[in-house]
Amino acid sequence: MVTPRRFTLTQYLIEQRRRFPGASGDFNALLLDLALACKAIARSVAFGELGGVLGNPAAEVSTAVNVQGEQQKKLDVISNDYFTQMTEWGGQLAGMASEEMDEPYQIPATLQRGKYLLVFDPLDGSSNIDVNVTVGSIFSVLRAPQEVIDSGRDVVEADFLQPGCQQLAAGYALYGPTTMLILTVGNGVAGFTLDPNLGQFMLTHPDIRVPEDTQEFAINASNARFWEAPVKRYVDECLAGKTGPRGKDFNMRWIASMVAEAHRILMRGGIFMYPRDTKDLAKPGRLRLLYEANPVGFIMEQAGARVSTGREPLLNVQPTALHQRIGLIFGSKNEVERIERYHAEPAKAVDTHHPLFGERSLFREEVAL
Ligand SMILES: O=P(O)(O)OC[C@H]1O[C@](O)(COP(=O)(O)O)[C@@H](O)[C@@H]1O
Ligand SMILES: [Mg+2]
Ligand SMILES: [Mg+2]
Repeated sequence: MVTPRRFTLTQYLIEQRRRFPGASGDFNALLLDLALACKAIARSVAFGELGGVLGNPAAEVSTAVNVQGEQQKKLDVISNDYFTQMTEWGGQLAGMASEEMDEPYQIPATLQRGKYLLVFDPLDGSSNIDVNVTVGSIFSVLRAPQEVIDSGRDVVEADFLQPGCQQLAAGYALYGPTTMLILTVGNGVAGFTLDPNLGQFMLTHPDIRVPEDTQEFAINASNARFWEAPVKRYVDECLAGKTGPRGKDFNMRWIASMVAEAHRILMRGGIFMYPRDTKDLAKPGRLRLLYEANPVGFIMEQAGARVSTGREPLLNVQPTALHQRIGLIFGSKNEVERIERYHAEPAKAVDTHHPLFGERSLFREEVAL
């Protein structure tokens, strides 16, 4: 019996590169360095740095607070260091930006600078670390402006402010029961599983497609009182199940690791919402556009899913700041389109007699919309 051929990540990238006969190999080299960073982070997440980080809540918190005002976990900082250290030396990058760094990261002048920009969330869902729930890393590769490439100058915030449709590659690693790497280079989505014996990401999910329909949604329901009317309406209808306007029951999930929710949706469909809300008017959403929403959005679209702010396709949004937040809705196409339709329709008064919004309701509606 012949064992079926299994491709490594390297072999997959060589195959993809055949589409671009003039390619220098820089792009693939960068993606392999990123994969190496993810392997190193997987090890740190699994075992704890020097065995001392996990299972010891005091050790998990660093003293620093990031630009988002969030307390950094030690593993946030360690993961950020892996990303910068594994990718800065190869000569492919003009600069980087990360959730954990206030300003763009400069490739040291002693090293060669290249033509790509890297943006990343080194550890997504890090509030889950101390309870041993799946976390991940998210990254996006953009082309640096030509003038940056030609001059080799330091990068500035404006260089990174490119809409998601201009991404060249996006991926995430998932540190779950197995470590996986999900990648798009603009030609569909492929999933790789880390073989711990070989230390290699092996191609296990060659062409991931998200089903167009679903009966599963994910949203943080504790924010219900801050949601806008179209989102309230959608969730209301899902919860009403068979007896409601949708005529079918829905299931709900919330992990609080966007990367883990994205993975579930890639594997079996579903819809994820962290919509714009009124919780904090200075923050028009929870998730960060450049290094959370856009890369996951690119992956989703390449897998046939739909990605939106509710009001417009997410990948068309012109960023205005490095750490900008955005309302994000993605997943099974027909459900996302439905929510977009709800946003486009004139505002409807919420039915306060509905069990969800009534006096003794699950989500009490206090503001007439
Ligand atoms: O606590 P909440 O509101 O459920 O937030 C969960 C969201 O926050 C995030 O964890 C933010 O990511 P970070 O851990 O990188 O800050 C998302 O992955 C997730 O969807
Ligand atoms: Mg995150
Ligand atoms: Mg993070």
